[in-house]
Amino acid sequence: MNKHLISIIWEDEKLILLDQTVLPNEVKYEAYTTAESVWDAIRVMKVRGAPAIGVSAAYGLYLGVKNHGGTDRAGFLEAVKKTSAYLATSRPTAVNLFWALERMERVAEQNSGLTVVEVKDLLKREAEAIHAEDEQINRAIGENLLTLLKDGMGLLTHCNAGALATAKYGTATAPMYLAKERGWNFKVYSDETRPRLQGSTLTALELHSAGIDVTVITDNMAAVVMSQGKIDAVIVGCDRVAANGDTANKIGTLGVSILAKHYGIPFYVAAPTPTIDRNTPDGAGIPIEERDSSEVTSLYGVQTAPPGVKAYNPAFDVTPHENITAIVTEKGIVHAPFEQNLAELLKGQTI
Ligand SMILES: CSC[C@H]1O[C@H](OP(=O)(O)O)[C@H](O)[C@@H]1O
Repeated sequence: MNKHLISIIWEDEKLILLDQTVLPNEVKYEAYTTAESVWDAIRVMKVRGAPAIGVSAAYGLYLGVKNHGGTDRAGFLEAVKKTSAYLATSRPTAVNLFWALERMERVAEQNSGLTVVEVKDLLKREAEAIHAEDEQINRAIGENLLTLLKDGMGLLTHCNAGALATAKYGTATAPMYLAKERGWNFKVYSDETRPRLQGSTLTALELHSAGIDVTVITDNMAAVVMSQGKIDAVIVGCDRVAANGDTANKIGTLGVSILAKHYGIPFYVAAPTPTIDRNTPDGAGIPIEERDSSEVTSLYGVQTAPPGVKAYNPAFDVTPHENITAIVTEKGIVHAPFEQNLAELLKGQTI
């Protein structure tokens, strides 16, 4: 794990974020002290990745209410809910954003008998807990994924479900770091992942920095590397898993899943349980973010399509559960029938 590529740092009442829009060419950390600036960092993807978005939003909510004046409990709770609702508008697909905000709101609601000062402290501790738990969740996902992998494998991943998308380890990359620690010999093929190129700018950066054998491929090369027998398993992250196992992830994941199915290659989704949305029955209910068309028609400010031409830019797509071999969580490995087995896995879990 590369110590200098930590995505999120909480220090001296400041949220310090690694600006992921300038990687791999620049390592720049920025300090955030307001909900508005955290909202913007999420929106423009300075911080991105479902778990990292959730952790950042939790701190953003605390930062947004820590200076709330007065001792009126009802007024403070109103401010918490208002700030939460505001941060919830930053991006629509990653359910971790809403999960983290709801968890923070519950702390304020369930402790409304305490003083405003005491609830503010509880909110800070809850954000810190969400942050710390994410690390543990990811390591457990890595251990569970390792039981499905073998030394000497070729792995393909899409986008960045790495340490940079989380507090540490990543989800899809967690087994890669653990395998490296245990001396396994394996290769990773990282789809560059148009249009924002997270697979080359982020995944390749963090894996290469960790001494892992990673090869960047363009998205349209996934088929040929599979046809050449280079890939023994596909591991991707997720932004929202519906109750039936349909999974939203970075645009292009659906295509990779279809290719994997065609070539008989196992397709694993690394899924922290906070990314499983029991309130959404299937993939049709997952809101898919559409981003500005300029992300498709230009690259780093260079126009790559004729000016004025239209471009379609959904940031995610939905992989049907039929294309998924297993959904690997920190609580265990879930196989089909996903609806029944996910419900069993999460039985008794309140949030
Ligand atoms: C650990 S899951 C990260 C997940 O989020 C990414 O999307 P974005 O970079 O737009 O936040 C991608 O879908 C990853 O799989």
